[in-house]
Amino acid sequence: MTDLQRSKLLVTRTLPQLSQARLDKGFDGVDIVQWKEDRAIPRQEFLKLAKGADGILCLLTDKVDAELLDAAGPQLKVVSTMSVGYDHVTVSELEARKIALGITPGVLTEATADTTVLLVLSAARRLREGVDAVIQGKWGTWSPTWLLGSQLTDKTVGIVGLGRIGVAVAKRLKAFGVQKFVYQGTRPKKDVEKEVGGEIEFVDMDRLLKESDVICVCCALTDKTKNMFDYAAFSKMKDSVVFVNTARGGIVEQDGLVRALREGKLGSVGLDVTVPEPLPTDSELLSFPNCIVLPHIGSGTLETRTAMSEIAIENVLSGIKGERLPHPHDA
Ligand SMILES: O=CC(=O)O
Repeated sequence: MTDLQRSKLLVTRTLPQLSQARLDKGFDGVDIVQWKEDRAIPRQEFLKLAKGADGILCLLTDKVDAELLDAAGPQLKVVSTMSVGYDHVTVSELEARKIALGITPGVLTEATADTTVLLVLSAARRLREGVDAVIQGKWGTWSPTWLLGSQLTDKTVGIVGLGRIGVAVAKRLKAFGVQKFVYQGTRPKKDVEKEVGGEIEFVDMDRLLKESDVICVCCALTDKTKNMFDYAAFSKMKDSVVFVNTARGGIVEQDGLVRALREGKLGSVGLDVTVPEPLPTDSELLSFPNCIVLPHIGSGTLETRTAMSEIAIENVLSGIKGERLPHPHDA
């Protein structure tokens, strides 16, 4: 192969071991340029290294917009993000330039649903307060009234976004004795309802907010869902509600959440995603004992992250060759 036929692939981070080993071995006809530091590629570096790339394998930390695509140049064929969410990518700009966009659907459903359940139970059972009490020597004698949480038995759970992850969350929570699921989304999904089984109903947002004992946010961040949970929404919820977001921080209007927590309007909150990420340690959100924040580790298992990086590699290699991506964003 002559140099003229070689392709350039930019990878914006070190990948999980198995996938990194594949990159290190290399691919025929592909020159790999990789940002290997264990922090997000700085913007200026991203713009510089993207120049001349035929394919970019990036993460949800890397903004892909018109400026980046301009910096890359007209030869760019594919952007493959190692994530199922792609709100960091300006899709219209890619479409206008006929650049394919690959994502990693399916493989992170189970891990993310597990994390959602983890946060539901942790928030409902006041895990943070319990652990803090033990560490701080505030664990007194056993008490019938101390640190009482709530349980899922006979409760109503609201799922916002009954996609793959929403369904997986509902199936898991059903095993804890949930009586009824209500859900919100772009449309009722009768076929998907069957998958969850039991009592499940598509309701309007007002009803979901008012009737749910637990609310799980499992939808994508879009123009429609941005800031969907604001102070007004939190004010409609039960004051015992367990509110969990493992989707994207931008779906919650965070000042409204802080105000609702400050005013004691919410039972407990579990977040895997915030704005910004990382959340500054002086954020007021971290001052509420009934609010648990995880550092965006919804899909954070070795199995899942490996499966994600493998798909991201397959997507980007297919795109570089001009083939249809195995997992395009609009499948
Ligand atoms: O948040 C994780 C993802 O979108 O993959």
